[in-house]
Amino acid sequence: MNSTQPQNNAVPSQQSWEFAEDYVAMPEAVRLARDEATLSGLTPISPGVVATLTVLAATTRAKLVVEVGTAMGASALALFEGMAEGGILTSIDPETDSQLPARKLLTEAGYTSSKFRLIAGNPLEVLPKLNSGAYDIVFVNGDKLEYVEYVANAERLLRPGGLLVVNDVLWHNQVADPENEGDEAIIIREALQAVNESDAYQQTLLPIGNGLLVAVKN
Ligand SMILES: C[S@@+](CC[C@H](N)C(=O)[O-])C[C@H]1O[C@@H](n2cnc3c(N)ncnc32)[C@H](O)[C@@H]1O
Repeated sequence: MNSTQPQNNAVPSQQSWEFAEDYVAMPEAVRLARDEATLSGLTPISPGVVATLTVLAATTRAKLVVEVGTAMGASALALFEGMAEGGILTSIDPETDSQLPARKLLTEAGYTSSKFRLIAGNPLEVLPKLNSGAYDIVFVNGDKLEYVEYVANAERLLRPGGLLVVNDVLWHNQVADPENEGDEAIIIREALQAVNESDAYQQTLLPIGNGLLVAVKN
């Protein structure tokens, strides 16, 4: 026998992490939206987050989804891949410049305008106007400095059994580093703490992409 005994506490190597990120083939429409976002200087969701959003939407048979941070529509398309027939996605972003290409890419991918609402506005003004207890998923991927407020809004919007999904919660390794006092790291820690201390959720923090918090509302 020349096999080495795996250690239970071994952390994934960079190679394993990249293998997991790229494990699921990405739909062509999502690839296009990611490429467009990158060309425009925006950071789209990672391939691993694409696959995870699709699985989460399918698991909850999501019909009503709200997201903060449209960019070119990569996450919207990933969510649609898993959402139930007839599902409707509301996506909020203050930047109209990216919502126009996002609309085009969603339409080209076969989603008619009746299936999505792209709201060009400040999420902190739009979120309070959405219906309470109506949403299967709230996906947060907007301005990191507003994460605490997005998370606070999400608890009201989600139905029991609905999912709060927050992207970038490890923010370039800054959040886990107690020495890091950057604004984003501090605010993201506050948002994580609010969910952690709330009785409203069961949660997990997945180390995919830049970190993905998934919390199911009780
Ligand atoms: C990381 S990108 C979103 C990526 C997108 N979900 C995707 O999959 O490609 C962040 C988005 O937040 C938007 N944003 C910028 N400032 C914002 C603000 N003050 N409030 C909310 N969103 C903002 C940007 O326009 C951008 O589209």
